[in-house]
Amino acid sequence: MDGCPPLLLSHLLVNDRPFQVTLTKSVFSWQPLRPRKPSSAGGETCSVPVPEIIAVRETEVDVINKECRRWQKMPSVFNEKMFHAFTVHHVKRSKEHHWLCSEVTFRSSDHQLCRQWMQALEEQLDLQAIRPKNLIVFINPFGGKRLGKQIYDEKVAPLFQLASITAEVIVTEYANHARDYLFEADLEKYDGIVSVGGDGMFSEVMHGVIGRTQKNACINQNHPNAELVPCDLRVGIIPAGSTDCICYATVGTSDPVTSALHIIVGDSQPIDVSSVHHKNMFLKYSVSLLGYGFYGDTVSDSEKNRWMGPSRYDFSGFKAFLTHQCYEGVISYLPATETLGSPRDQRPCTAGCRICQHSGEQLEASKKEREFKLLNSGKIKNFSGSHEVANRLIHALSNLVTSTCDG
Ligand SMILES: Nc1ncnc2c1ncn2[C@@H]1O[C@H](COP(=O)(O)OP(=O)(O)OP(=O)(O)O)[C@@H](O)[C@H]1O
Repeated sequence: MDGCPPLLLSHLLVNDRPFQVTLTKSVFSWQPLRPRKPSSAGGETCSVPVPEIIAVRETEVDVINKECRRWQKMPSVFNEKMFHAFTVHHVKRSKEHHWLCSEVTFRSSDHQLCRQWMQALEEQLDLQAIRPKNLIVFINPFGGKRLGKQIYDEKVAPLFQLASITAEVIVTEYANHARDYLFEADLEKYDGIVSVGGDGMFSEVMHGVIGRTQKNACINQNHPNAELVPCDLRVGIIPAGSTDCICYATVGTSDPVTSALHIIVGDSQPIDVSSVHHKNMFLKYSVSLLGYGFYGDTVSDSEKNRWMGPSRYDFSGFKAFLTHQCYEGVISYLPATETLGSPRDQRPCTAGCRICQHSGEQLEASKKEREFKLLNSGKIKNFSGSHEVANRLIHALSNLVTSTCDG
């Protein structure tokens, strides 16, 4: 138990066994009234943090079948003819950062009790203010193994539907379609943007959303020292590309279902964005890496061999390796003065850097600031904050992912 007083506590059936089911503000749990073995009581208790409940639905019970097959086995307290049921869909954490959508059905002969439970759970879900309700989804049909549309339709759309998320889907027709769309569209009605594709597709969406925000704020992106305006919209990534490095770095795995569930529960992971300028001309924003030399040659050559799919990187990398070319360069960088970083894995780096030393305080402060903004705005923007650090222009080549801690 989490120490909070129960909002609701009842005896309900799960798979024809009586369970004590409890809902508090933070945890939903169920434990058998009569454990199979007395020693297994704790092991049979299941609990789900309320923020990880995806949906609750009324469920039809096949009374006749149940009556024929199970009547004898039912405890006397549940010996009623009519049963009512509801199903709770929730996140189930699996190995290696994978998330699955699991479900459990609760039954009772008391219809009113079932309704009370559904209402209490729905009320708690309504309080999850950071969850998105309206999304715009861009699918690159040519990313990776060209499965973007299929991945979205089969693995992601059903979960969004279950979580009552409305999604406007755009299958891109040409490169930079998503970026151009984001420059013109009315983005006010969306709580977030979803990119279905790889790192290139994410980059396209990121350029669209950052560029649009600067355009609205009349910020000149060509100026290397311009202070960028943070974007309100967050970007979700459904991995359907060749490398999916940003998805991997932010979610911990490249699995469409895991990503969809993170989007549904309103998770966020801020990432640093660097911009690259050449002679007072803005060139690109970069999140994971920017290639020069061997990697630059590999990536630019691999673009010519896109028809090969993901193996184009191996082919072009091997070609670049065989050229034995030497590359020269000077990297200069400005250390950040503010330590706005938030490693969330609870594992401080061994270098003893400022970010790791102060990450707990910063996380707390930025969480409070965000909650304050949400409350004050009067409307909840579910995907805000992903680019809160985009206003730091770093005038150099760098490889910056927030979860690293070199600042
Ligand atoms: N309809 C389209 N036709 C052609 N190109 C597109 C289309 N939609 C998007 N693109 C471009 O395709 C490029 C590559 O897409 P994406 O990143 O999804 O796949 P990938 O290159 O296979 O994966 P990764 O970037 O992870 O290696 C992006 O730069 C994007 O701008």
